[in-house]
Amino acid sequence: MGKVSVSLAADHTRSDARIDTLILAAQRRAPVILLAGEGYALLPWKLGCAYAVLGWYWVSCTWYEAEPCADGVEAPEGRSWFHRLKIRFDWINTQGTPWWFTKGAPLPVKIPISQLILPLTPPPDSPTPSVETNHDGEAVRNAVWRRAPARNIGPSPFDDLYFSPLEIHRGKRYPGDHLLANFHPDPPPARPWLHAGQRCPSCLNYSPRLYREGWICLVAECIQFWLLSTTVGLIPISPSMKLRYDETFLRVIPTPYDAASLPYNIVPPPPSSSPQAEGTGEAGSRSLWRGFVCSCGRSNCRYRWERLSCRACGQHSAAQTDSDVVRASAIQSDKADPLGEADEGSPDIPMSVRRMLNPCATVIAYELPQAGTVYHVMHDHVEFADAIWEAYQRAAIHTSASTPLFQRRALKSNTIKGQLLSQQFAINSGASYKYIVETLSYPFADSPDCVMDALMVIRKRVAAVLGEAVDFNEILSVMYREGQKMSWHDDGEHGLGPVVAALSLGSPATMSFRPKASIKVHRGGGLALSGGVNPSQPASVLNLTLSHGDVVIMSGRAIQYGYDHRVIPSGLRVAATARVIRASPE
Ligand SMILES: O=C(O)CCC(=O)C(=O)O
Ligand SMILES: [Fe+2]
Repeated sequence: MGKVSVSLAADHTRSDARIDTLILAAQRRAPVILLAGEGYALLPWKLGCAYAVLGWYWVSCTWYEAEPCADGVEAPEGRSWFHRLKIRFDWINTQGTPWWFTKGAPLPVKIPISQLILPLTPPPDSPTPSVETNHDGEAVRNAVWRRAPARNIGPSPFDDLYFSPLEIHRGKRYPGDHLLANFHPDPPPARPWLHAGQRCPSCLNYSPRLYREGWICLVAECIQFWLLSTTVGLIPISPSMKLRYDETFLRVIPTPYDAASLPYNIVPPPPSSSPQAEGTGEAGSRSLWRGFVCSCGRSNCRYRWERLSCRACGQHSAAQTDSDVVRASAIQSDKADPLGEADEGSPDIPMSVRRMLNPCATVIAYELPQAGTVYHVMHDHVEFADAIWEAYQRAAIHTSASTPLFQRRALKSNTIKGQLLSQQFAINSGASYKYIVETLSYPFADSPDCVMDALMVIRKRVAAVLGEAVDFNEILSVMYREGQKMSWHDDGEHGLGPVVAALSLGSPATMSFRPKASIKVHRGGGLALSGGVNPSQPASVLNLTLSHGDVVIMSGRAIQYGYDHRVIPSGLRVAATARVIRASPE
């Protein structure tokens, strides 16, 4: 019921996976998660970020309305309007009071507070819905398909009629409401607007009463579709007419049993005031980067590494302490056999192996066709890395309260409304690296020692492997917590030098390379983030397992133009990536 600001270019039909999923969710009473985007008209306060997760809802009603075709848009044959699917979502009562509900805030509709949360007694054999947390539209649709049909839909045509008016017109006739009790030993919750509905004198189908202005036939094939039934007869609904939902339609209805058992709770537990208790000593934990609702009532992203901080009211929790530092001895150290990776191989990528003596390391060189060479340096001994690893964590913990070092930064390439943060916590040092995230840059002299130590290691290894010194003037330090990753991207940037090199610390990670879908002429403009689920994207051609202390060197500017890379860590991890960036004349 938020503002509709986009007009249709075609009918909403079930051939669209998103529409089909929502109708399936209605028929199967699959719980769905709703997000509120920045600028959502009905939120009582400004969100301040791209979106917030509102909670679990069930689809209590779907119907179609007529939307006039906008100027210049090709209309369907024989009519001048499109069919727009409308959906009513109801809060699932088992979640208690919605976290976003602010006492005293004006509600868009007049609902007595006593009705907001209705008691619910689940039946003894509550089914467990299987809904997957997958962003892929098809996968979500399949998950909803696999869900057993809602139990109390049964053989009655009632729910067909109620859920999707467009689909009921198949020559069937439906019994009146008074017969429903016989069909439902366990009847669905009362939907008052349904009882205020009526049968259409033209098509004989029943449509619920949605609008105060009058009853409307919602059967799209009917000649009376979307005409307002008034005491003076049927009148067209002009685009400028503001229809208001009927009070009965806005009444809260209890959650049916089928929708009430949720796959998992999505509302994070309230943050603890003690960070140690919060993370139970696991500095890498997923719980340490999820959003939270401050005691002031506002939702927040976790943007700082070391503490919770509310952007609305300024309150923050105590910072982590040295006891939260994960020692090098505690990280997974069962290093893979350096040559195992090469043996398993990437059949299309020629590679060669050599030993380095000072320090002792195995170096595998992979030739990316027409692009350059990726060197994977695996040290025999990694004590040098242990100190840098622990120092990074201490630097992140003992940061300034006002300008925290390691933060999740605003993504530049974000195309959605509102601010979206990168997953990882990062700082940039030296020349500014503006490609991936808006990272403010610290001069080398003001950067923590760990950053300069990492840079020194990288410079030495690059000189040893390539036989020439590279004068890196920029280093991006990225800290990953459990579940964070860096999706497909390239490092291409105005003035980028041919060599990019990174030191890995902490948990192992998989770094993959894949050719770009089409090798484009590099415009040097905004970042071409090519991540996401796209079956037309080529598969990765090279996968490296980066362990604690490993160094990766990408040598050849064309690697950034011809290939994307991605890094998926297995847990708490730090990566320091050094580049040469010359000022561009922009
Ligand atoms: O995490 C890593 O090892 C590399 C990160 C990366 O690709 C980047 O900073 O551009
Ligand atoms: Fe990168």
